[in-house]
Amino acid sequence: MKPIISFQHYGFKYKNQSEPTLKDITLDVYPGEKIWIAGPSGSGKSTLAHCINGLIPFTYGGETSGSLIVGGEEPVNLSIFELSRTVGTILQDQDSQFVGLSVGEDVAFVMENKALPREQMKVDVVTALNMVDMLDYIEHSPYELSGGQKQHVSLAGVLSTDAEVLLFDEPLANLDPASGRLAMQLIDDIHRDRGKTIIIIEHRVEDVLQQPVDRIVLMNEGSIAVVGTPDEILSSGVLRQYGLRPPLYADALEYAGIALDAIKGLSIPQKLDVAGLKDTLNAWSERSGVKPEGARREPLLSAQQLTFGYNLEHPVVRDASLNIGAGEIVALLGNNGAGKSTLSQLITGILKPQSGKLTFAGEDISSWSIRRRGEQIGYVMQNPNRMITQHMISEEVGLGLKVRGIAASEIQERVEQVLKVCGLYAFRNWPVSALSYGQKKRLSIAAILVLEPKLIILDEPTAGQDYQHYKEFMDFIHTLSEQGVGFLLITHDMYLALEYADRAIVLHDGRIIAEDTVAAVLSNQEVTSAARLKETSLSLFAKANDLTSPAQFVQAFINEEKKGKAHE
Ligand SMILES: Nc1ncnc2c1ncn2[C@@H]1O[C@H](COP(=O)(O)OP(=O)(O)OP(=O)(O)O)[C@@H](O)[C@H]1O
Ligand SMILES: Nc1ncnc2c1ncn2[C@@H]1O[C@H](COP(=O)(O)OP(=O)(O)OP(=O)(O)O)[C@@H](O)[C@H]1O
Repeated sequence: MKPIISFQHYGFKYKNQSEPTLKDITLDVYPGEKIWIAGPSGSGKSTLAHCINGLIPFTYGGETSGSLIVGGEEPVNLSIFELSRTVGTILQDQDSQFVGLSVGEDVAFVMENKALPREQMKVDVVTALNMVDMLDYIEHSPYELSGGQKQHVSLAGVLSTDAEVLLFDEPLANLDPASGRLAMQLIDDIHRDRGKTIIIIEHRVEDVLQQPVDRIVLMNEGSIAVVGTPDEILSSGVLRQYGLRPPLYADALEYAGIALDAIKGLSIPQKLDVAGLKDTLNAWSERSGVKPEGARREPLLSAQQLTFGYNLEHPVVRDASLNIGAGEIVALLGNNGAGKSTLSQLITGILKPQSGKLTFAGEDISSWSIRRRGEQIGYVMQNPNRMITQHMISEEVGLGLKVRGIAASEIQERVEQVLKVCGLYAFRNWPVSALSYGQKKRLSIAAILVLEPKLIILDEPTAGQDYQHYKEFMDFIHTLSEQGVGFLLITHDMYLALEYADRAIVLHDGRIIAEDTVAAVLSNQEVTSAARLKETSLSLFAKANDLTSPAQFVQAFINEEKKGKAHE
């Protein structure tokens, strides 16, 4: 069989870079294969994707070496339009992908590549939106959608193209866990039913492995480091080395003193057979799974019965009351469109509640300006491209300090320190445009951290981050919390919540439907299904293997992780 994509000793250097970003890439992808590309942030995954879909060289110029064939042709000999007949893409930054005035038009636009008759197109748009549960939004403007809803619409667009190759750059980043599962399922259905070739770039190991993958390609520093099947890669233990987090149940097995290379079929927690090891696992969870006591905290932010609607008939935040204490990390969980970003904007003052009250350290802040609130409450939005305004990296981080009249020497010192913490120091003299998405995300966080607010709202802080940066960053957040900074973490990553949050607040349809420890919230079936959350692989594994107490097994894992943090 002839490969549909063939890289031979391929290299690429962006025109404004001195070193090549891709080096000596040799990879054949065959029709009907499902490939998962992973690797550290900045390793060149999106660049590789851009070479396949033609954004390189059409949008991003530079020099290539070696050869690349896509669908039997060299991309440079085609127009980007011709190439889009072979390769359909979902980009990392969806905001840049919308062209139509309404959701329906947008999906239709993708289909126009197929030049379908109008009537047929209408039917197809409806079918595609229905598949991703977004039909109700067909007339809405893409700019009125929540982050996850935009992601659903992009998926609908790509799923309905005729392209033979579908390329997904972080398709799960903004999706709630249930939608993430649905997305992986849809991708898999299309892969099997229509024989499409699928290429997925993702950091979320467990989420990708919910469906079978043929090969994993691990990239590092612009080259291909390892290629293998999921089982091969998981049992070889190389994931961490390439910026990926191993599945939690695999870590739990190691904590319990079990060697992974002896275990077969590691990629599916429900099928993994550990019959002979049950006693070891039970003993470990009993020993390590003691539930810790909650600490008492000084109240920082208090919201009482906030209500807000973009239009008056339909409030999207209803009667929401919550407290965040100094030094507390609170996870705000909930389905796409539940109202999480809207609630954050009420807290930061970008939006004004129709009713309700907000106090900060006991003081009513309703009359505070956005600027004054910003000194106490930092807000990092989901999409970094919406936050970044400056051309150079250190200017971006220093801007807030400059506006506040801080002396240049102090600005430089604080900026450098924050850049170090955020793993961006090496790039301090770079233009923002040369950063990868994950790097930009860290930049937008750095620009807030430098202002030293007392409460920080982080919307999907780790989306698009590789594991090493995720861990470094979250450990840093943890340290700040020990110094008294409060955090509201909006996340669809249940593991992030589980490991780092003291407490979870669950929002559904604008209302707070649960407030408890994360482990407790995630084991409450009613809450998880309403808010489209997900049982962790730890409890799936514990149940499938009939361990004595799945809850204790989960707690044992959390305790071990926290112990690990305390040692570092
Ligand atoms: N438009 C650009 N101009 C110049 N250099 C770029 C550009 N985009 C990316 N780069 C360079 O290529 C490197 C790899 O970026 P790329 O987006 O391919 O990484 P990635 O592996 O997809 O990272 P992430 O997981 O953070 O999205 C960056 O560190 C940067 O040096
Ligand atoms: N500017 C706007 N105009 C009108 N409606 C909006 C606007 N922004 C958001 N909405 C609607 O308000 C609801 C809540 O959106 P919000 O962005 O707060 O959700 P979210 O919980 O943050 O979702 P996600 O997890 O997908 O980011 C959604 O139904 C959305 O369509």
